[in-house]
Amino acid sequence: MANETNSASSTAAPLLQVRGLRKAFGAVRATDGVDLALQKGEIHALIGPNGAGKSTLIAQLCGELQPDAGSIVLGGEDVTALAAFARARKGLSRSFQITELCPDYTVLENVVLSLLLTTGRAFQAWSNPRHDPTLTASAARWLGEVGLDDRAGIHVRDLAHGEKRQLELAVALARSPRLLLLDEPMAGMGAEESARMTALLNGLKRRYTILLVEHDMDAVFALADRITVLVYGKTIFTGTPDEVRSHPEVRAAYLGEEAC
Ligand SMILES: Nc1ncnc2c1ncn2[C@@H]1O[C@H](COP(=O)(O)OP(=O)(O)OP(=O)(O)O)[C@@H](O)[C@H]1O
Repeated sequence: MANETNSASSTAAPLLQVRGLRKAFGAVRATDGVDLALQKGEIHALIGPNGAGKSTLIAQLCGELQPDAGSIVLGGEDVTALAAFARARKGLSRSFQITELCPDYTVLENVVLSLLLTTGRAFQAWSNPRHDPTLTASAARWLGEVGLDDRAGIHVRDLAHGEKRQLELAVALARSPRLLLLDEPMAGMGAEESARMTALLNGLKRRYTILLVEHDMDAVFALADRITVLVYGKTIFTGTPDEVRSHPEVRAAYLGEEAC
């Protein structure tokens, strides 16, 4: 299948430019020459069937996996050889790994911890973060952004699944990311929780640049400015939701008639 890019894509220098990214696991080419460009302020969804290479691509973008070949350029700087923590410092923030949350700390404390780690002050100040009014006020603002202001004092272990995901978003936002990698934010959610997360992400539109990997097609088509379709490790099409919906190869490869 041909690799295409629609004519609607901006001519401005992209915030993220991925070229020819490859990663093989033995004989499996998980990413097989992936090209991807994200414009500042867009929500760009990455979709594809199970095993298409989405998680492998995200892992390469955030530095958890070193690619076999290809390049990753963020804001004009080649970050391909940088370790994950160095990329995070440059504003590449991955979210939706529930393991990152501290279950025995409160909701507010988890965001305070994220702020401390971002500023490099963790070891000086973490002993009693409640007493730092600047940090707690800032953390409270991030909780407001994700609709968790009334849960600030609750321990994370007592949150519902959807609330944990909202908190993960607050933790990621507190790092002031230039590019937010959202890995299946709706995973494990019911319809109501998904709708709430979709509304939250919609509220971030234009203020953040987001790469969204998600199987929930209602959410993808509601949120994305552009969508890239990955099949067998290759990007087969990038376009607007309408263009993706009507693209015959995409329909055949992934969406199926019910999504179109
Ligand atoms: N660590 C690994 N070792 C061996 N094979 C792997 C490894 N990680 C991924 N793969 C293989 O690479 C291919 C791409 O997997 P990947 O998890 O990136 O796909 P995906 O699009 O994220 O799938 P899903 O939607 O099911 O999460 C699959 O064939 C998978 O089995």
